[in-house]
Amino acid sequence: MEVIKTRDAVGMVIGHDLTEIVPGEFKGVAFKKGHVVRQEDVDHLLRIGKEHLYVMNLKEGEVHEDDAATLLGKMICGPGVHFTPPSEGKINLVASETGLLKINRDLQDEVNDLGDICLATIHGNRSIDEKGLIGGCRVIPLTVPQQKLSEVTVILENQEPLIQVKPYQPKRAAIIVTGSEVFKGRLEDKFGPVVAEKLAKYDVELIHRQIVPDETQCIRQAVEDAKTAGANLIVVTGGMSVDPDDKTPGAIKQTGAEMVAYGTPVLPGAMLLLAYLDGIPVFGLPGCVMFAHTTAFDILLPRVMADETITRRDISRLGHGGQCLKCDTCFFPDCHFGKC
Ligand SMILES: Nc1nc2c(c(=O)[nH]1)N[C@H]1C(S)=C(S)[C@@H](COP(=O)(O)OP(=O)(O)OC[C@H]3O[C@@H](n4cnc5c(N)ncnc54)[C@H](O)[C@@H]3O)O[C@H]1N2
Ligand code: MOO
Repeated sequence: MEVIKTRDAVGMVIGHDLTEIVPGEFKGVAFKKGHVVRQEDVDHLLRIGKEHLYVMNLKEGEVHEDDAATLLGKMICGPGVHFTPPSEGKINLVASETGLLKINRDLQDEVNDLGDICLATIHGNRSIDEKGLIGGCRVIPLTVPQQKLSEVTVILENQEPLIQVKPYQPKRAAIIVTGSEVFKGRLEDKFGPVVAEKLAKYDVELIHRQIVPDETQCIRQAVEDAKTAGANLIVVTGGMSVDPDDKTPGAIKQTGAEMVAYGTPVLPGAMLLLAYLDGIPVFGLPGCVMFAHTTAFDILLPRVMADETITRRDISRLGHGGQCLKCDTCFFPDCHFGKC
């Protein structure tokens, strides 16, 4: 790029987008990169404070910011993610479909460690809607050496995509409500409907629904029946704490399910259980899921719906960001809760 006085730039090619801001009225591109300056543009350019301009004169091995952003977008975006055409040197990273947003934090850090590259995103491991903004990417200077982009290629080579959106999978679900007070009709079931409503946000067919008393054998049998009926997601509610009538964790264990966690470092949701019964995820949901707006269940459900296998470490990592602030208006997942 070469710096030239605006009055002398007529006929030359502007090297980058020029922004104009009129307070309260307009912020946008007044002159696009590549525009050939005309005599009648000179006053306008001076009015937006441009007495000098960068005009295009790229050296060998240098990449213009727009082209660099486009090349970075191609390298960063995995399945389910696309990027917008560069504007003022920046691309937006956007979800192409609804699903679970995955961002490889280590790779993102490595790319940002290179310097001269800005790759800013929201947090991963959350649900994102189609067309949702994931982040933005640009190079900091007007041009970067091609070498810088080659270094990104090396970092991302043979790796999982840096950013991807995993689609949710259709599921056949079972809801098993425990509680002798509900089974015996002393109390109307308020838990089942809460769970059904949360599942209804996904492509879920409810194939098995049952209310059982606080008896280990009954709960265990219900879980096994749900599996036999073809459920590939089983949710058991209530009976998760430490009272003598709380039988759910023991009953789920007795089915032979592999325990991932009974107890999570998340509030609310400390007493949630997650296990796999022959690969089928089984949740044990504590009472808080019935009355709190957002809990550990809302954090883990999108990952289960995208068929991720949750490990003990995945659960442990939820501790950092695991305290819900119970805001008057809940903006989850657009908050720190459940992000790491
Ligand atoms: N000593 C301790 N007590 C509790 C602890 C603890 O660590 N130590 N943890 C608390 C936390 S945290 C939670 S969460 C709850 C967990 O409760 P449970 O999952 O055991 O829930 P229940 O005892 O079954 O029921 C609690 C409450 O909700 C009513 N309920 C339950 N199911 C239904 C339903 N389907 N429809 C309507 N109402 C329902 C139930 O009657 C109880 O009133 O434990 C804390 N305690
Ligand atoms: O499992 Mo309980 O939140 O911590 O409400």
